[in-house]
Amino acid sequence: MENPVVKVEHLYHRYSTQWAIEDINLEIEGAGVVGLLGSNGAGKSTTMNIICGVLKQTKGKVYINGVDTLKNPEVARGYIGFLPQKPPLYPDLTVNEYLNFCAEIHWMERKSIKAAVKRVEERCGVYHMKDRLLRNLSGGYQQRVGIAQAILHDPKFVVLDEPTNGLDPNQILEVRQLIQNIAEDRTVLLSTHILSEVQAACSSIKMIEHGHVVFSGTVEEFDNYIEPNTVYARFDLPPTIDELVALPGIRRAEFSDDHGVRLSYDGDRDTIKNMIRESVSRGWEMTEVKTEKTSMEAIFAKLSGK
Ligand SMILES: Nc1ncnc2c1ncn2[C@@H]1O[C@H](COP(=O)(O)OP(=O)(O)OP(=O)(O)O)[C@@H](O)[C@H]1O
Repeated sequence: MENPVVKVEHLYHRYSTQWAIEDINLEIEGAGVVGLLGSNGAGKSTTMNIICGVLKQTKGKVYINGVDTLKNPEVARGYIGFLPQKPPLYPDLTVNEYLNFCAEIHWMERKSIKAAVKRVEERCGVYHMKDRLLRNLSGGYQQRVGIAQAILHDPKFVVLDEPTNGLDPNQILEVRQLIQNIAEDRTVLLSTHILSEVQAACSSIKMIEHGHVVFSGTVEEFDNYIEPNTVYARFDLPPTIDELVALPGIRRAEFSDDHGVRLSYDGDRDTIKNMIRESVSRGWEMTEVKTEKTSMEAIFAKLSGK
């Protein structure tokens, strides 16, 4: 059986006296974008730095493609591309010079470098900028170059730390598209604390809070993690708020316009079925009822215990 791209087992890290992460267990397989979510100080960077071999764990194991990062760090690192939050760009180099320099740092074979640099420049849409100084590129193009250096040695696994941070809305869309593109044939772990980013770009989520994994699943599972317990209902002949809250299981009700009511209920589907029956028998003429999804922000707050 093929090894997972990343396997993290019982990972702990302590900075002086404080545990930053405790008993992190993760397994990531297949191509696509995995979002690593968590609020500030949750332990994302610590986990990513250990996975990428930049920081040595206090205890626990990390395997990249089955290779133990402590036993064979060079081999493991060869499978990883990393774009830290602050891209390590040298402003006085041109795009071409910089990528050639990165290829040497990756110990790429000399004869393969020219073609590899051209390949990533084209893939990341910076080929036409190849002779420009990095200092003269926009933030979006600098980030593209950062992504280009991360995939230069064609790694199976790429880690991007908050890659759209500080970009304008158009640049964000372009960089997201690029991330989706490079994730077609590799696994991308994207760290962010922006929930809309996860919705837009990721297929699955790992969430870390207080140094522990608190969620692991698909975006849809994350979205539905908390039972939606708000419904919106429209009536042609609406009842009063008192009539609605007198129904079993309805906790709160308020008009959002003349005919529409937002209701908070106990989460039991029978409560809604009963309200529909009451509407028919009392002639409220319900024309619409729909469950309102819990917002990602609410889920995030619930999972992070805030
Ligand atoms: N070098 C360090 N020395 C001491 N404590 C640290 C160090 N780096 C991080 N920490 C602490 O470890 C915990 C986890 O930090 P980490 O940077 O991994 O979180 P994060 O989720 O990446 O947060 P952010 O999004 O703010 O970067 C925090 O409590 C942080 O204060």
